[in-house]
Amino acid sequence: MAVTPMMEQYLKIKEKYKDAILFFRLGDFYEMFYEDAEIAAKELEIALTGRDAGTEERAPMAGVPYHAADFYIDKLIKKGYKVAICEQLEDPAKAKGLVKRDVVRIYTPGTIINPESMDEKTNNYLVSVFKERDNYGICAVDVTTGDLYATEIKNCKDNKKVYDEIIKYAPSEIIANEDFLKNNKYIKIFKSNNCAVNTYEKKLYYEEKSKIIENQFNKKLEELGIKDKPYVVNSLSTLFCYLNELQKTALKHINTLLIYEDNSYMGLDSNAIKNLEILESNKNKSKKGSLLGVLDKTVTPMGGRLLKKWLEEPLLNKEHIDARLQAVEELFNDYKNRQDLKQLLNKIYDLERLSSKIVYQSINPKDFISIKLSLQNLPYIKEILQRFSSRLLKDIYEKFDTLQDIYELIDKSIKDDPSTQLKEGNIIKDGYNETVDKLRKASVEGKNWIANLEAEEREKTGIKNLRIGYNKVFGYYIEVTKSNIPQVPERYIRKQTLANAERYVTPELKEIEEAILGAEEKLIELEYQLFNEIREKIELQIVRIQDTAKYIATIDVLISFAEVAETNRYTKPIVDYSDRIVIKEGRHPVIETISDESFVANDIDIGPENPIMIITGPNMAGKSTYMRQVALIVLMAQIGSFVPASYAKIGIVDKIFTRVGASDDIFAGQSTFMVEMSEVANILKSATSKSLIILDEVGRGTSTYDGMSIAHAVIEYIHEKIKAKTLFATHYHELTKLEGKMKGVRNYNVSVEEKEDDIIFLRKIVPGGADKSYGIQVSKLAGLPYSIVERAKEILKSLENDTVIKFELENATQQLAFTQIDIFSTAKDSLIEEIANCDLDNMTPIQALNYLYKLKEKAISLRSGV
Ligand SMILES: Nc1ncnc2c1ncn2[C@@H]1O[C@H](COP(=O)(O)OP(=O)(O)OP(=O)(O)O)[C@@H](O)[C@H]1O
Repeated sequence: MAVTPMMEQYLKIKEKYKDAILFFRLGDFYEMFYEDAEIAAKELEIALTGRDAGTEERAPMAGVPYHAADFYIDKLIKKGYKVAICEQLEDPAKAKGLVKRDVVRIYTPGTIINPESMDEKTNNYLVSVFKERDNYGICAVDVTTGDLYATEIKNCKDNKKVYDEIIKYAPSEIIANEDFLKNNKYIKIFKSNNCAVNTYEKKLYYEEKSKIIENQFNKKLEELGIKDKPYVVNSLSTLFCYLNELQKTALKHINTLLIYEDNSYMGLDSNAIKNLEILESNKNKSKKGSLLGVLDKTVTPMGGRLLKKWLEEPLLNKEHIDARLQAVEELFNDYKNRQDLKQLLNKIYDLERLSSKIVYQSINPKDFISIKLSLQNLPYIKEILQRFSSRLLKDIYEKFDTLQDIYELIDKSIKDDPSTQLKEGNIIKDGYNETVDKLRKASVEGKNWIANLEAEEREKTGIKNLRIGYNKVFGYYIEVTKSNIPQVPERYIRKQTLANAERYVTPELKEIEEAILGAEEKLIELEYQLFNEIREKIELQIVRIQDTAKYIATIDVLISFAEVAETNRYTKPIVDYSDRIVIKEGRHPVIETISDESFVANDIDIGPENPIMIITGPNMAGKSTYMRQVALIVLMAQIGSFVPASYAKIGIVDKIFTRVGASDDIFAGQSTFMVEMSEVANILKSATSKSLIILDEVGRGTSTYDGMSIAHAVIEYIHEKIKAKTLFATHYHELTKLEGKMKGVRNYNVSVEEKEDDIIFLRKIVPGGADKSYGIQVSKLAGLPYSIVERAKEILKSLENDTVIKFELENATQQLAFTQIDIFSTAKDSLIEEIANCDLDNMTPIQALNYLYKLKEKAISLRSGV
């Protein structure tokens, strides 16, 4: 096959962008070379149009229509591919020879900027990591909103800490230096979370790197607060190099760098975020059933994204927390103004993403109308804000820029219902530009002339059904049906013969046509040019729009807190630095909204003299719920939300740690027990006396005595060395003996009532250890066959004097019951049958005990599908 000049051009460009799928613009189509097209077709499970496939010239290509391209590009990026967009750089009509083409932009998962394809309340972060020895610079940017954060972690031997810092952003793409990627077991987890991870390094001098950053912000490193942060400088300059390489344009909307330290916010690692179900429920991985789901009543996408950020970054400073709480209180008490504000916010579009579209030049005239409709509400918002007196709302009022100059510019220049396409005209309002008005008039008048001419020609020729039409090939023509041809005058020039008619032109018609089409062409060109001028004018004001968007987001979240507080009967917490947590009638914010039974509120009072609570009680009693609710109430207070309690005084907590249940076995080859122990080790290493630790059944993953000893030692260590506030739920009743031995340890249990053979969960936390674990009763509830329950009771009785065996037996029965719940649901018939047919009656207590253990093991292996 002959290689045409265009193919040659294609191959040259493709050579430069080998790792990307190249979308090569050819008129109204984007063409893909067959290898790319095959990948695309496979990934998207579609047959590409295969336009012109088979003709010699374009045989190896397949194309997608220009207007549908976004759809394909989005899908490919989300699958982790890079897509390079190659445009025609000159007008094909005016080009001499082959049209100049080049790649104008590259999309990757972290740089996707088509906001329509994204969840509006979710950010899309690209993270850049730089590692040198044990030091890390991490920065994260969302190019769709311009948000940029950076931090430095020094002398860190623990990859988990770096992982936690990055995963917080749920990035869609990570770029990092070789050093970071080498032997890093967490990369696998990032990848499994649909995140593209790639090496990207720039060998530049430090001065050059500094310059890149200074140029971007137009500020010195000192002013940016990163003069003494070399690792941030490294990761940030790499990030900008990467973005410039991809976007090939300055990213003017990335204006603010938010630097934070290890101790800027409450420490919440990935385990805590997951175990406390802060952003999504563990059951169905959705927002519903999570704290975010309960608190999110925001009405703007910007508010939704900010709320998420606040949840991940609870505050540590009393003054800042109080500022939010007071604002929420004021909004809570002022229903009328809150509702009015909310109604106005409801009309505001995603100003952050629209701003990015301005910078990326992907904004269309309709988007400007969205901006205008948003800005139109700002003066009213400001007016309502004036009525509030809390510090934060007052501060927002004072700084709130209503952007009326931008509103006016759009209002006078852009039509209210413009076309979405830039090259179709119908953008600029009448009266904005004299030439536009004139051209428009000429084009309208031209159409009148045509109508007049038609009437005139009918009259002159006497052909009643003569008509003037238009098509793209011949332009305007006069059409006469076959029967009237004899009446056609000589001056008509025949252009086309149809089955029933002939088409003609006249010099006069051609003259009018030129005037109309010339005006239309000029008009479209001028409207396009004016549109770009308006865009450029607004682009200069992007920082102001972004600032206003941030205030709107803040107001939205505060209103959301006030509304949820009202609906769910929350109270304003008191925060201080007392190190004490006192909660009266606290509730679990999520379970109270989804549970069928009415929620039983519980108290807590822990502080420096009594920091450790050992909580016992049967399975299903409510231990985990109680511990989580304490952590969630503390977290809610520190993000500035009211809390589900009748009273709460929260001594500000620096970090929350959780070790709950069997966590996901994230690394193949690590047992549940290994994961559990490494998590505990990490907690003991990082917690301070200001931390809150939630430990749920630590030690459960190994044999009873080992587990109990580990649990005992852990409590001892926290008590003596860390002195952190700790809630420790356990089935090891032996641990309750620690209360007398260690000053700061108190026993509590979740009370139950025994009624003959059954137990009733009272869900109330009361002082003292549980006297027994009611494993047998719970197993009955769970559906363990009657004969086993009865026999277990007998064995228990005969073992009454042997406390160790009694304890073991309880434990085994109980754990079996626990697994049983899942087994039934997964209908493992064989095991159920075995349980039903087992003959415990003829076993000695020890045999029975062993048998129960074996059953448990089998059940567990069935449950985990081993
Ligand atoms: N205070 C409460 N009021 C009402 N219902 C509650 C309360 N606490 C817990 N529950 C209900 O009981 C269920 C079990 O609670 P939870 O998981 O906390 O028990 P647990 O004691 O930790 O059990 P296990 O030891 O088996 O893990 C919860 O899912 C919830 O529906």
